[in-house]
Amino acid sequence: MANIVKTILGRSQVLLHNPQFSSRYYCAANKSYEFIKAELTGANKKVALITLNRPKALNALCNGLMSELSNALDEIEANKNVAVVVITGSEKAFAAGADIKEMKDNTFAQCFAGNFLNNWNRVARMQKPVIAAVNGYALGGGCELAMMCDIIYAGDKAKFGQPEVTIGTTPGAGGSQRTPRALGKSKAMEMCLTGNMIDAQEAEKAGLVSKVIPADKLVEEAVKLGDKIASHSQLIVQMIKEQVNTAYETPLNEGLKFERRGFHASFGTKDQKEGMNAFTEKRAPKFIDE
Ligand SMILES: CCC/C=C/C(=O)SCCNC(=O)CCNC(=O)[C@H](O)C(C)(C)COP(=O)([O-])OP(=O)([O-])OC[C@H]1O[C@@H](n2cnc3c(N)ncnc32)[C@H](O)[C@@H]1OP(=O)([O-])[O-]
Repeated sequence: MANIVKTILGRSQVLLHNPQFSSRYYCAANKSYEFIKAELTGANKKVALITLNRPKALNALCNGLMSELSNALDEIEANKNVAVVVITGSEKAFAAGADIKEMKDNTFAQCFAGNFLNNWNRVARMQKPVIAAVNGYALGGGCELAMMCDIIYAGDKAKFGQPEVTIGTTPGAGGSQRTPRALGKSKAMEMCLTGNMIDAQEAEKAGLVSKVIPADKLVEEAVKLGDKIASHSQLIVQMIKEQVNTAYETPLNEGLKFERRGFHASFGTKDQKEGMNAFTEKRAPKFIDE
């Protein structure tokens, strides 16, 4: 009989672990996770930690893994008890890219008709904040997946790269678009045109990652960051995430207008009243995400 070992996603969505299947994780919807692990963690169990779990292939992002990740994120998005997501891999690899062995014989017609990569941007579409905790290799699709997240923390041995050019293809999940925004044109061009990797320290200096942390403390620190974000009003947090993302999509004056409207709208929330009253009453706020 399956034992409940970790609670994820609250109420009806309880993550079960069946000892008969050592690396398989189950949730109540009977979805089996073969390529990822998911658990609720953090001080108040408001942080969903997703671990990419294909160690023999350095977490190469096969279709099965990406589809499990997308399903798990759908559940997390719908669960009011979860405030923040942390995505991590192993100490050796966050993810060494899309699965080359799986896709190598694809034809253009198959890619086009099957809308290959259609579900890859689920991470970028999350309303809840997503933190990437990157140890080891984040290459190709792995680097792209990290860049879809809102904040990247890197272990001190992490390496980032877009090596698609070395295997006769191009970035396909944002590598050529997000690296220039994150690193500037020259460094992005160098990475994408040579396939050379940059290390964690260089990535931090260039602004791709916000903090470099000793590898064995990385996930703990990312979860602490998640806890800090989860301590605020989730309604307001998600509005701010939308505002910051708007900076990438619009000219400055449009972005500023969007931000101003968000600020105005915050005065229609109970959490704004609570936050400002708590400040004047010199007490900690109790947010209700409304
Ligand atoms: C999505 C949009 C577009 C994106 C495109 C891409 O991402 S293109 C991809 C861009 N990424 C790249 O081009 C990076 C490709 N990877 C590498 O260059 C090297 O693996 C390494 C430098 C990361 C580590 O070297 P190392 O000597 O420490 O380790 P090792 O090499 O011995 O690997 C261990 C096992 O993992 C396997 N495996 C690893 N990666 C993949 C993969 N992507 N796929 C499948 N399998 C992969 C590897 O075959 C081996 O399995 P085996 O043979 O034992 O059954």
